[in-house]
Amino acid sequence: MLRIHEVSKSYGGVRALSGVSLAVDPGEVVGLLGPNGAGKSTLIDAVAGAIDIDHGSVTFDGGDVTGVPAWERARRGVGRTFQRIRLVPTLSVFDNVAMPRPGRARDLGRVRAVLDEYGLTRWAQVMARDLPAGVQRLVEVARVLVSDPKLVLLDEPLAGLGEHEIELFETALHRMRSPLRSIVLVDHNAPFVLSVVTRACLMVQGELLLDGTRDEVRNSEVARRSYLGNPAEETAS
Ligand SMILES: Nc1ncnc2c1ncn2[C@@H]1O[C@H](COP(=O)(O)OP(=O)(O)OP(=O)(O)O)[C@@H](O)[C@H]1O
Repeated sequence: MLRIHEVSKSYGGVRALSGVSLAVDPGEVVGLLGPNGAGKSTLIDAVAGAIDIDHGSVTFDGGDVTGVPAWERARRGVGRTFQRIRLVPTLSVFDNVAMPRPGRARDLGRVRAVLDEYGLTRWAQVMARDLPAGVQRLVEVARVLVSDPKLVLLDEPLAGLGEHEIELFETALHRMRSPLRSIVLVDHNAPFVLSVVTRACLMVQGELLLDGTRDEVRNSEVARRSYLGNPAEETAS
């Protein structure tokens, strides 16, 4: 579904991505972990077409999309959410989800179905700015899923959510899983990420250092040292 090959991106002197390669198959949920500034959001931007990369290529659904604009990637089936929620605050939940997309006919029946599926029907007429943070996140997810994307990129979806809201998000994540869809999840809540993904990657300073099963990442020395911490040491100190 997605093949990132040797992608590099620098901002001035900062090397945000350094020869990153990653392939994601249909049905996979891949977690991207790493400390602040590791390059996770930059990688999401590179796949969504929000930035131009310096080197490398991105292939999606069998076609090379390097250099293809973001709206065209979205039309072909790349959906994403943003670190900062981007709803129109003065529009209702329904209207936010029903917002027209390039190259797609508005299908209000589909909007209703998605709102229903994600437990948002009772919020449909509420203005986005009046929603709790957790519901805003779900609306963002619904807005992405209404066009039935083949690839969903979730950039820090748990930021600012409470425990109950995280549970709601987890339910939504299970719903959006499908054998035909790939999901890439970036978040700092490593225990959550490692509990829901089928595979996890660790990025540090623009490089992808690890790509493995959840247990491989949990038990890896490099992950503990650079990001996850060592529970034994923490308990001892
Ligand atoms: N638009 C930009 N202009 C300049 N530097 C940038 C820009 N975007 C990202 N960077 C830099 O690139 C590096 C990678 O940033 P990125 O946001 O991708 O990391 P991240 O892993 O998503 O971090 P976080 O977990 O804090 O969101 C950082 O050093 C960041 O300061």
